[in-house]
Amino acid sequence: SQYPELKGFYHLRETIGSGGFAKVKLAYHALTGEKVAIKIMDKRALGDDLPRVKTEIAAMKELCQQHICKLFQVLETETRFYMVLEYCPEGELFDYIVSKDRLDEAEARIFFRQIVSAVAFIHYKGYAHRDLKPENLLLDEEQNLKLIDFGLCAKPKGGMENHLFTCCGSPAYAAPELISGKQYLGAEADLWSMGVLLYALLCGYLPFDDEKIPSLYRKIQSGKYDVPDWLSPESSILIAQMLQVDPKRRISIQQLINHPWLRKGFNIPCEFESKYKSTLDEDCITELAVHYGKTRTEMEEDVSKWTYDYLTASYFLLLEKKMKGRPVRLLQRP
Ligand SMILES: COc1cccc(Nc2ncc(-c3ccc(C(=O)NCC(=O)Nc4ccccc4)cc3)c(OCC3CCNCC3)n2)c1
Repeated sequence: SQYPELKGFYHLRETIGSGGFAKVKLAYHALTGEKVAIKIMDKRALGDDLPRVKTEIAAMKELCQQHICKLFQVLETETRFYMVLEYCPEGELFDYIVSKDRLDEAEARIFFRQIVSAVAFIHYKGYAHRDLKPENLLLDEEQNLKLIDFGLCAKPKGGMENHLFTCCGSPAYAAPELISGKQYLGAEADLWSMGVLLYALLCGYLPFDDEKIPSLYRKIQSGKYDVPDWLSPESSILIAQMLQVDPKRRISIQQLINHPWLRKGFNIPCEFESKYKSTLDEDCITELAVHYGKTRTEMEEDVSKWTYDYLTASYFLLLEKKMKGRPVRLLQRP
């Protein structure tokens, strides 16, 4: 087969996405039968962008949070990287907004709280995403949002080289300071992109749009956008606080978490701590120990190494099965 390293471990199905140097295929994890997304990257096509994959993998191992798409396994061969990732069965938020034309405030608030939770967690861990847009927000089977970074754009938070031109995707969500080539802080640029996202959720179209890139840039740098009459005063105020051209006047993530618009109907700030437990799940360990003919203690030691090999993937996917109320069973038993 074309991907011999996956044989026996994953059953590959159709391609569900392809970007510059990455192709994503739907697959089944053989031992649990759970669906996964496998991102396949060709080392030659990556060229000197290879270090970005290492950064991405290191970031994903740290970014275990309920609204960030999970990494289960990493495989490296001479010519390829494979990342086995959480599959989101309901697809992109982008398609959901298009299907509904636009969302009402209550539904937009539920989604936006989940976006803020994911971004606050990434910033708390010292990263910035830098490519926040509805195509990078996927829906799981409970209509919860999972943030992904399809284009390898996430970077440590400090000022970074302006890579937008190498990064894929339209600049419609990019902050003014980012597109004017100035030094900028990734975290501040993320807040602007979230403002564009919230506008897209509530309006069903973009605040700054134009077929020609130069006039799109002028609109973004003007910071002027249309406020449709269906937007409530509170929504327009929050959007205005995020779409501040001057990054120093822009709302911060700490202020956003506690913002009255986000608290409406919830009365609690956005929680962004990870809901993943640090202790190992006994049922999953037992099932794995039986399968591999090891004692529970041996299996706990092996899983605790978090080598992101097939065992790590099998543990995480068994845990997913349990969290979804499915039997904690591996499909093949000795
Ligand atoms: C219903 O049919 C459908 C229809 C469409 C999709 C699905 N499902 C479905 N599930 C899972 C994926 C996926 C997950 C993670 C990554 C990734 O690259 N992670 C790396 C990552 O997230 N780093 C990172 C995150 C946060 C901070 C720092 C680093 C890549 C792809 C997917 O892809 C399809 C593409 C298509 C083009 N637009 C983007 C999604 N699609 C299902």
